[in-house]
Amino acid sequence: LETDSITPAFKSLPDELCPKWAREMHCEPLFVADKTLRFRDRRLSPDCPLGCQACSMDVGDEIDDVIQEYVRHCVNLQVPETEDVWKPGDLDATYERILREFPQYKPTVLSRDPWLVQLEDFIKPPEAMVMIKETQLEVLSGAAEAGLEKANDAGGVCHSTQAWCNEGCLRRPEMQSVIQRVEDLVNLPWKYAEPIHFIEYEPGQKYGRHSDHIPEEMETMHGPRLFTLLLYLNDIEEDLGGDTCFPNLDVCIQPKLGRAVIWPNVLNDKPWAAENRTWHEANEIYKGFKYASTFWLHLRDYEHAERLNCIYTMEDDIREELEEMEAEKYGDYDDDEEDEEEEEEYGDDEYYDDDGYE
Ligand SMILES: O=C(O)CCC(=O)C(=O)O
Ligand SMILES: [Fe+2]
Repeated sequence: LETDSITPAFKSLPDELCPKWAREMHCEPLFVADKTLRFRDRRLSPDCPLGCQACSMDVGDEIDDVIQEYVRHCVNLQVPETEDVWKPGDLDATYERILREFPQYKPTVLSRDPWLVQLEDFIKPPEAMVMIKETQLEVLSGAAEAGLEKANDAGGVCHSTQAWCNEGCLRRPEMQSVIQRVEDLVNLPWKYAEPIHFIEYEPGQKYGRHSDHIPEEMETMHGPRLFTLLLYLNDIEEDLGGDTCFPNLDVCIQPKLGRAVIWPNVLNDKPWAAENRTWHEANEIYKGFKYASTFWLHLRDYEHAERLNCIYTMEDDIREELEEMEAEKYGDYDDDEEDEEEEEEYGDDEYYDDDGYE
């Protein structure tokens, strides 16, 4: 497989959207679709060349072609990076290993089937401070996302502010130490990780009941999130709320600086299928702020998928926008000259009819 063979699909994005993306999204996002042909959005690094150059290439303007290309290149690939890192049984082995090899974190088994393990002193106060600061910086810079008002696909209503550890954040030595510790804990290299997620809850905020397993991700190159490692970055007194509860397991956990909880989002026998018993919610915090961070590692190489821009991404509204553009282009011919030019260049249907796609 040649990586280069991936890029043309993305070079065929309509140029018209480029300035808008660049303006609104800092030239970070890129069009990709999952197997179910839905577009999703995700923040890419600010200097992601593919993300920005993709639209400057004028190869074609058929959305379907872009999708077809994507499916061909991203979904049906068979390379080592797209192999499952967990085979059946590896989930249990991971948790057994955590209990066996990390007594320094004083692991407590809150549940064994499914696993729910609590660790203490997993991060140090200076590391937590850096993570809180990075969260606040993201909030101040406007890069953070205010809580969703509506329930997401997985059920939860998140009334909180969500941020991601950006490149500067990742370079902090404290973050590097934390990352190293996570790799050791779960015995997986960082390439399986999606960007580190930060959450800030202010008084009155909570996160409704939900699962961290996103069903659509099963079809993507990087696959679903194997587990969630939730880190609490500050102490919260018990009567002030903010605890994380697992209704099916009848367990709640109080935030405490350095405390971590790890639970599976997939099944031991089928490490791609949803573990529905670990649905959880974060109760409202009544006073002060709650800071937490979640680490999600995936079934297949996330960095590889990211490099090839085969990430499950793009909001449906961007897709809608594209469709509207298509409608404008082929529906009413306001911009006659441009359209005709393009028709001459690409509109020869016979070419496709006679020869198929290849
Ligand atoms: O803040 C919490 O306690 C839970 C956060 C959470 O469930 C998530 O980020 O998915
Ligand atoms: Fe969650």
